[in-house]
Amino acid sequence: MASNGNGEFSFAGKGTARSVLPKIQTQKKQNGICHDDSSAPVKAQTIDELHSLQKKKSAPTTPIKGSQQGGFATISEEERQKQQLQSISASLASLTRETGPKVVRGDPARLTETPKASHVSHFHVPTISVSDSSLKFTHVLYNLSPAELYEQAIKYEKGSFIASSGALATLSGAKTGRSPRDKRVVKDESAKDELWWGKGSPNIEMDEETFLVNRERAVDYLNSLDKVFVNDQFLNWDPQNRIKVRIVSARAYHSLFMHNMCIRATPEELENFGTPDFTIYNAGQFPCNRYTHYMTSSTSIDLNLARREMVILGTQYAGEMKKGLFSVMHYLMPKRQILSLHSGCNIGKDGDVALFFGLSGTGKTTLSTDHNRYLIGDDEHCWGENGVSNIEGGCYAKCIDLSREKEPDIWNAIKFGTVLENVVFDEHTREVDYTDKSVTENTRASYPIEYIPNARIPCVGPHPKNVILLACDAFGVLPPVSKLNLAQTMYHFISGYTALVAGTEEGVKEPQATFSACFGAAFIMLHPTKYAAMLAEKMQKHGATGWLVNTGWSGGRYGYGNRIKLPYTRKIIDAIHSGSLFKTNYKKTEVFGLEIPTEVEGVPSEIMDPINTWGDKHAYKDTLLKLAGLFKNNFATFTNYKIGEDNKLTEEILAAGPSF
Ligand SMILES: Nc1ncnc2c1ncn2[C@@H]1O[C@H](COP(=O)(O)OP(=O)(O)OP(=O)(O)O)[C@@H](O)[C@H]1O
Ligand SMILES: O=C([O-])CC(=O)C(=O)O
Ligand SMILES: [Ca+2]
Ligand SMILES: [Mn+2]
Repeated sequence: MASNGNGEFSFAGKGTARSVLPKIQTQKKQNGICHDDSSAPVKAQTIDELHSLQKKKSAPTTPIKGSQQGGFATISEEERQKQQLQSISASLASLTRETGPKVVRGDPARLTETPKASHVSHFHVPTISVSDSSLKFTHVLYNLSPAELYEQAIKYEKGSFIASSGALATLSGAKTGRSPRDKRVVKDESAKDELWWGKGSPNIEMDEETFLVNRERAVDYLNSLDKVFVNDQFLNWDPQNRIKVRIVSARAYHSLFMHNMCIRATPEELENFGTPDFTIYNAGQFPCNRYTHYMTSSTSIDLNLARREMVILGTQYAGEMKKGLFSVMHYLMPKRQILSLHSGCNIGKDGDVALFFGLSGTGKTTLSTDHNRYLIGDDEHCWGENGVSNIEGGCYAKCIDLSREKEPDIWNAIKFGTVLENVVFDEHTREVDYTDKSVTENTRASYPIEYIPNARIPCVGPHPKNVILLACDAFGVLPPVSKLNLAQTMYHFISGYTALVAGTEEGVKEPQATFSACFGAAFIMLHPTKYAAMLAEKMQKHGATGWLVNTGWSGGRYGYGNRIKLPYTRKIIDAIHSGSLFKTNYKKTEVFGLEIPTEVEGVPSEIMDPINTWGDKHAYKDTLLKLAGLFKNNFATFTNYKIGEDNKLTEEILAAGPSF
């Protein structure tokens, strides 16, 4: 062993005598002074000072403009921050005390930012302090970056880990899916007439007073915390119909989820954000009080359109915020003659837009994320005068059984910044096992849309050419693809059918048919026929073609057949996009009267008509009739409604259902 002159040691050839150990000399001496290394010393006298150097303040990206007076008046950075804190304080105001809480920016864990009443710029109208809460500060973590939110989550939220991909793995708590039966909507004078109430409606009423009770509960809970997260963001990529939303939450997980799912504001846009159009109070860790009127469980998701507010109590499932805002859009947009849709959307190289409707788990995200096309969005869209626009800034993909081979773009989107909900991973390698359902089957990944390499930004497009209705038919009797006329498209849109299997683990069970009007009854605010009429009018005007695609079973129902292979479904979708399905031959099925192509490139022809894939033809016919009966029963509720201006379309739609 010998020094190589750089203070390192190396073994010199074999023959080196090792009897006398060389004197260890780690440093090269210069002028008799020993140096640690050759770089310049740090510019800090103490370790605290060194740490304070680590983080530098971001430079303002634009000169500060006056926002309130509409132009030339310039306000100082300090003044702007004060206005922002005033706005947040007002958002968090108790309804029984006139003022909002004392709010201060920054992490309470950071000693340097501990407020001292004398010098901290906080907003507080001086009143006589009558409660402990008016003496304390609420720290506001305002629009933190993903990196900062990671740190908050990992430090303070049990169940938060960095997966090997770099994604943030989190647990959503006891609720791993939405709770539609706990949704409440304030039925005031205008909501009474405007909204859809009663049988089949997702809008379960509550009164204004009860809303305020729950709001107070949520706000008091949030104000009692050391810190809250505030996200100020946008919905809708159509600049003329953009909505400003504020999300106040208690968990970094919630803040990062919404950071990913809503449209992220630029620093310039944030400077002029002003008052939000809609505010969510997410106090999900705290239950509602079951003694409160209208409460049937300890979970409550309450929407008040007049106050432009939503309160969440008793569920930490982040999807409630996403879909709560979607409900709001289902109210606001139709008022502006814009149709809101539970659909995915993509656009081809030639500018052809396709919409993908379907209930949860039918393939909106999987099939709209297509390496050969540009992704406009995976779940929520608007169709207006100028075409389509995504409502969101991110995607929310199902992860169960996710594979790199079948869904490469989604797989690759799971990286730093992505929230991974309720997945199971190796405790040492942090490698996620996507097949593991131990926590839930509804494992999810939430990522910003730009994580998909061919995302179309801004997320807008021209009028759709194809409208694809997805159904995962676990009965195995719907054809893999059928071409629909307008009346059939409307019939299936209003029906909103899918069939999944309840409790997959406990062996073979009867498929459960679900009918959800407009493929999203849980989110619509007006009667389904309002949306249906708008869709019919738009499809007619822009010449869009409807398709029904079964992403479910083939060769027998669940337990006998198999789910149609994803590569086949992709080939079918390719053929719709390319226009080749317009040129092929069709035949009509019995009972449902569906036009099915006799061949599709890359798909075995015998599977195009489901009867061919069933061994037992009698069982096929029985199952087909059973499903047709379920459709008929479901549609009975809609037979008394008129769709559009004249009654002609209504009659055609009624006639477009199964006949047997
Ligand atoms: N033939 C198929 N077509 C589409 N998806 C399939 C097919 N076979 C299996 N799958 C799986 O079905 C699931 C479809 O889920 P996806 O996330 O696309 O649902 P979604 O319609 O976006 O629902 P949500 O509204 O709840 O987000 C994926 O896990 C996908 O891998
Ligand atoms: O909202 C959710 O939790 C997931 C989703 O997209 C849906 O159910 O349509
Ligand atoms: Ca989805
Ligand atoms: Mn959805």
